[in-house]
Amino acid sequence: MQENSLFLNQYLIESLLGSGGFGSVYKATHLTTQLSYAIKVDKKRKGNVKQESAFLYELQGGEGIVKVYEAGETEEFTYMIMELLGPSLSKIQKQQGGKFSLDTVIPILIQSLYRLQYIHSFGVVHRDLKPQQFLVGPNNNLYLVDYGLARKFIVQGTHIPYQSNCSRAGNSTYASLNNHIGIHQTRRDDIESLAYMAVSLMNGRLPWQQSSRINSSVKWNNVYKIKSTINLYELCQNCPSEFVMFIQYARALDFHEEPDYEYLRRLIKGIQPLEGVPEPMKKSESAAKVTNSSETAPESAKSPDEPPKSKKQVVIPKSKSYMIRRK
Ligand SMILES: Nc1ncnc2c1ncn2[C@@H]1O[C@H](COP(=O)(O)OP(=O)(O)OP(=O)(O)O)[C@@H](O)[C@H]1O
Repeated sequence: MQENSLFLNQYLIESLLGSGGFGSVYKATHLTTQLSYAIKVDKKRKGNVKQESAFLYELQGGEGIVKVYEAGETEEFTYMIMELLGPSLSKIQKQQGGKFSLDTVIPILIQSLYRLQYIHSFGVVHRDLKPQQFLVGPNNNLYLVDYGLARKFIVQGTHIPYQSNCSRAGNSTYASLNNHIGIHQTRRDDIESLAYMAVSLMNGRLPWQQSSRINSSVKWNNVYKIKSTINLYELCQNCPSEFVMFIQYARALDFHEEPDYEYLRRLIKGIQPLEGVPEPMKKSESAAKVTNSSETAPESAKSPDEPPKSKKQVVIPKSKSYMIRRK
């Protein structure tokens, strides 16, 4: 769509907010009300935006779920008119020199776990988590967007059966190991992707990150080689040891298993400040401030303070030198 063109005779297209594999998102103003909106269009009419709006209609009303006002089709596009949100974590991260402090990452992870718990409670897995999909919205809340690759893992009340030989979906950088090897994605894969996101928010990048934008099979294979063999302490350098536990926990989840979101939130909340982060730098990140609120959690999230299932408990060797903490 062209800037300054009219969409549906009602919305003035102002600028492109972002585009990706499934569509383009524009900032637009409604001519009568002068209110701003985000409009996602799927030019090729592959049906992704239509499917995404169906997922979003189901998820409406949840904290951190973008409001959808209208979805439909024109001769050229399938479209969805949404609430206009702020910048993505990846954009803020770039603006701030490429890395977030622990003070910023902790509330991001806690809120992200609530988002995943919420969408999973509707039987939906996102399957394409990355910092670009988390947008800052009203009250500094984190919104999880882009359900173009989302799928149901509960169908007619039953968890889908284990399935291998599936095509890989999402992005190779944050993909779970099981996604790499073609196992159908379920809740555990979103959790593993979030764990890799935690490391990349802290360190600015992941060791297997490739500059090529092409999502080729060679790229997926190269990423897998590193991801599946790297020592987790090496991967989580400069991060708290809890990040290692987070990844280990995610990788140990079973195909059908419901993640213990509350255990993960407690793990993250329990992180002590890392040594050597200057206070002024932390304060300068206020633009990326995401509230660490005990926002409304779904009932199922409010589980008692039970320990994680014992088989999942991970013992981290205490001698690792980079587990630096403020005394
Ligand atoms: N409601 C919104 N308000 C403001 N910006 C938005 C909104 N929705 C999406 N965007 C912006 O547009 C970008 C692309 O949106 P989205 O991820 O939904 O499209 P996509 O084509 O599926 O992208 P990709 O293929 O990269 O995942 C987002 O990263 C974000 O910057």
